[in-house]
Amino acid sequence: MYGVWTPEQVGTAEEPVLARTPEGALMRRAAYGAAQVAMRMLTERAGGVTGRRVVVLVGAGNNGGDGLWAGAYLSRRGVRVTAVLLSPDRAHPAGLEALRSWSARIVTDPDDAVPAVERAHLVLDAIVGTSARGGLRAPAPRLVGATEAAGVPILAIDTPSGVDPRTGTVPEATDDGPAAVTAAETVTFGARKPVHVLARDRCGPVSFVDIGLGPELSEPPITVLEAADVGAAWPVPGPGDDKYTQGVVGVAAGSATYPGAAVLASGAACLATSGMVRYAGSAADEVRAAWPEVVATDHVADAGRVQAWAVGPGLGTGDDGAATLRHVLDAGVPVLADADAVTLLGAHADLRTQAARVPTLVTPHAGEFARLVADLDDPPDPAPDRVDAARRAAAALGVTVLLKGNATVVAAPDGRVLVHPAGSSWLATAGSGDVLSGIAGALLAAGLEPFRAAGAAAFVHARAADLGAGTPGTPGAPLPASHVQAGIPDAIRTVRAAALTTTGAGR
Ligand SMILES: NC(=O)C1=CN([C@@H]2O[C@H](COP(=O)(O)OP(=O)(O)OC[C@H]3O[C@@H](n4cnc5c(N)ncnc54)[C@H](O)[C@@H]3O)[C@@H](O)[C@H]2O)[C@@H](O)CC1
Ligand SMILES: Nc1ncnc2c1ncn2[C@@H]1O[C@H](COP(=O)(O)OP(=O)(O)O)[C@@H](O)[C@H]1O
Ligand SMILES: [K+]
Repeated sequence: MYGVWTPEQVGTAEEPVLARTPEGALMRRAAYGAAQVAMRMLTERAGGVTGRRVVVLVGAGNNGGDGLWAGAYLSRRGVRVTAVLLSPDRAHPAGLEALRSWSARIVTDPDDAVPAVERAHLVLDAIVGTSARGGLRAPAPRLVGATEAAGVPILAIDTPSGVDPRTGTVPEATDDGPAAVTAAETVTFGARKPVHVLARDRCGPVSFVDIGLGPELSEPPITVLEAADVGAAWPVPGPGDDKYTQGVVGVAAGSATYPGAAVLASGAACLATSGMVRYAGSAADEVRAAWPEVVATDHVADAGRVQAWAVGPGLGTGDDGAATLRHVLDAGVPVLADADAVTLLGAHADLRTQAARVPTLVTPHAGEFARLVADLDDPPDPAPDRVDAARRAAAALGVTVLLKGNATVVAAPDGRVLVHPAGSSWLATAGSGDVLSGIAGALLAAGLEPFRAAGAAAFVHARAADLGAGTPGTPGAPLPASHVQAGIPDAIRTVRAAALTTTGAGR
């Protein structure tokens, strides 16, 4: 598990460290770490370091200072560095002096900068860091556009410039060029910031450089689970267990129109935990045919006892669906509400009141989220800030909210937030949400609290897609939701293996 801190919190943590270290020491530590990453990238991508060409795009603040110092360290190692000063009057004085002492080339005219970035082996984005507001400003869009058009990789210093460091929001491109950097890699300092987990596609792999802020950092507002955390939490049977003691999950899903949702959710539940899966609904025949181990009935009232319900996929939003949801919310056990159950909660205040009385996990995609919160005063909007929107919805509704997307955001009613940044986008396929429902429902039945169940389910779901799409490190190929489902056992094996081989300490 690791934490993510806001730029304001990082700034607060920096103050005492800045006060007790020599002037500029923190920046030099950061820049030295950035130069190490740059040299590794040059070695991997350009076959070496000495004589390779690096352009540093230098903005007005300390982020630009990091870039100038990194350029100085690279010059010292024989790299041919060109610094492009985007705000020549405000370039960090000490960084500029350091770079000048190595006779690096310094450019201020964008017309001279374009050919330089086009010929570079690597471009360092030191345009703006944690103080960024809004998209890139001229002339940066032109230079970033020329870099991308030439296929030159960009290493983002601290954050990919133009992307909101707090929310990961990316402004629209303009006629001048991209409004934000898309980095091949990012190197960050002191603490990871929200952008690193909310806009993974803009950051690329993120390297972390420790500059000694650790003891000064407060409780992180966002945490990210790692494989070992998920593996350690995954329920497995012990010698004293039988099929009932591990928690029986009930799946209430599917309809005449959507029997597949029931099959995907029930099968995922079978694969996620040991024990027993019950199914109740009109797709009982289809579920039995695909998963003979499921105990299936036509109605929730006949389903028998369960320790949690997963309700909603393919259920329908009419009276029958509402009656099913009402029944499972009345059972007094934890409930996972997905898909049509989310829409029903948005439409019926009495169901929302019921949901708040039991441990409930609601798993909307963006459209369902809008319906879920439509009746609230001042409905939260994920468009500017997905973490804030999920947190506010969870608090207002008294349920745990898992907001789907490339970065899955999980918010508990008490304010805790987890983010799971997906390693790929293969999950953007019909029915994959039904698979997530089955996994999360099974974990609730096994006794995980909704917040943990949601985080662990999102992790294994995304891992199952990545493994099913192909060998890690190779390009991969699309996979349907039934193959995501089939990848659940391998995904669980990898997280359990990670738990056995790491203590998880210090992360
Ligand atoms: N305080 C320190 O000693 C340390 C700071 N560090 C670096 O300092 C950075 C933060 O530095 P600053 O607070 O000086 O601010 P930045 O360097 O992030 O931004 C500087 C200025 O750029 C302008 N700006 C804002 N949005 C912009 C946009 N979209 N396009 C172009 N310009 C824009 C603003 O005038 C802003 O004040 C971190 O991201 C990190 O890279 C690191 O060196 C670690 C140590
Ligand atoms: N671009 C993406 N990258 C990674 N994961 C994604 C992406 N788009 C969707 N997902 C994930 O795929 C699943 C889709 O769920 P959902 O929208 O409910 O689909 P369905 O209703 O077809 O089952 C969610 O877990 C979501 O987080
Ligand atoms: K940057």
